[in-house]
Amino acid sequence: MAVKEIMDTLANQTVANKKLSELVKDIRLVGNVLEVIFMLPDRTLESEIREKAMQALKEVEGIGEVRVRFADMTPPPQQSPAFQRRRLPGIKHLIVVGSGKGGVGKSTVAVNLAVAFSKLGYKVGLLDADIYGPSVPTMLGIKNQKVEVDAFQRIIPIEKYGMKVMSIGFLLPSEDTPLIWRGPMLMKALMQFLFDVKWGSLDFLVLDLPPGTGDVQLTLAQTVEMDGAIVVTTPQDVALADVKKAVVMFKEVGVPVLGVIENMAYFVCPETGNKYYIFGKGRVLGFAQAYGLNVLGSIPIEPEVSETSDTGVPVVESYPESASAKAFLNIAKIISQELERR
Ligand SMILES: Nc1ncnc2c1ncn2[C@@H]1O[C@H](COP(=O)(O)OP(=O)(O)OP(=O)(O)O)[C@@H](O)[C@H]1O
Repeated sequence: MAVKEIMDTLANQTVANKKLSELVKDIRLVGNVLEVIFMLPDRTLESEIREKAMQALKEVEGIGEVRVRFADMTPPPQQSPAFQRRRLPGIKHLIVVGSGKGGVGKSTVAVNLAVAFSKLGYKVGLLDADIYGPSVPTMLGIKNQKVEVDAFQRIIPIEKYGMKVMSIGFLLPSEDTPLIWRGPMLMKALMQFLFDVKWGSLDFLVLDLPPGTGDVQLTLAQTVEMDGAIVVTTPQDVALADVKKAVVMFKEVGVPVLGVIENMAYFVCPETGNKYYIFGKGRVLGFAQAYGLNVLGSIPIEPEVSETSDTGVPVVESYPESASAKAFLNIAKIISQELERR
């Protein structure tokens, strides 16, 4: 189908006295998947534009799937002088990995993505900002390590799998020591992890956030300039309900959401090779489409993923031929291409 046909179809639809064709910023067609990016004059019109466009365009012959996205035209939230966002010096791309719910595999994704970036030849740092449940040291097999400071009192990160790694776990006397700090102390520690660690120059710094939409996420987003957020979810309704909140939070604080990663998407029976969508099929895609987001990839449930998290050799490193490792590498490529394009 021709672009003219698409534009004519959109010209027949109006929202707030404007033809939809006048709001089109970009059109991309890959195979039979059509992606239309609209300028959004007013946030309250988002769902009306999406519904009308999707309804009309799916009638056009040759289009298999319609994705509607919006160019973010809203100015970043007003920042008080106390919350001026700072860019981390020497860091090309700072990306955060978040989730709405706990236990959906956020840390697993953060760790494997970081290793995947490193395998692609990038200089990578990984900051475990999940201060109440730091699992990065275990997942990388460095849980008994302690960090040292240099002559200028700058923390020297631990090096593993070619990455620089920092976690609150390196400061606790033992794995079983709970962190009994109040909010302001926590935030001070996190700021130190960002600004007083000798990260050097990095292509990617990956931040594993705590789950949910709490103080840590908000304060970080208000203090540090972030280049993109990735939201991890499983296909269950309970996880999807909360992931919406995470997406809305990132949008509200002006952090671009790079996309959603579907974890525990399916299981392949080793005996028969049959694929089972244990937590449901297509739900994450449906959610992403409704919010104008990309699904960056789907990670299967694989025993190797959890086994290697426990043994400290992430699946991308230990089983590079597994479906999950390949999915992580592919997602890392997609993200790097997207960020390099900007
Ligand atoms: N695709 C997968 N296949 C098999 N096991 C997985 C997969 N993803 C995660 N797991 C396992 O699920 C458990 C939870 O994962 P993880 O700790 O990464 O979740 P989280 O969202 O970071 O949790 P928290 O909210 O506690 O920070 C771990 O044991 C991990 O090994």
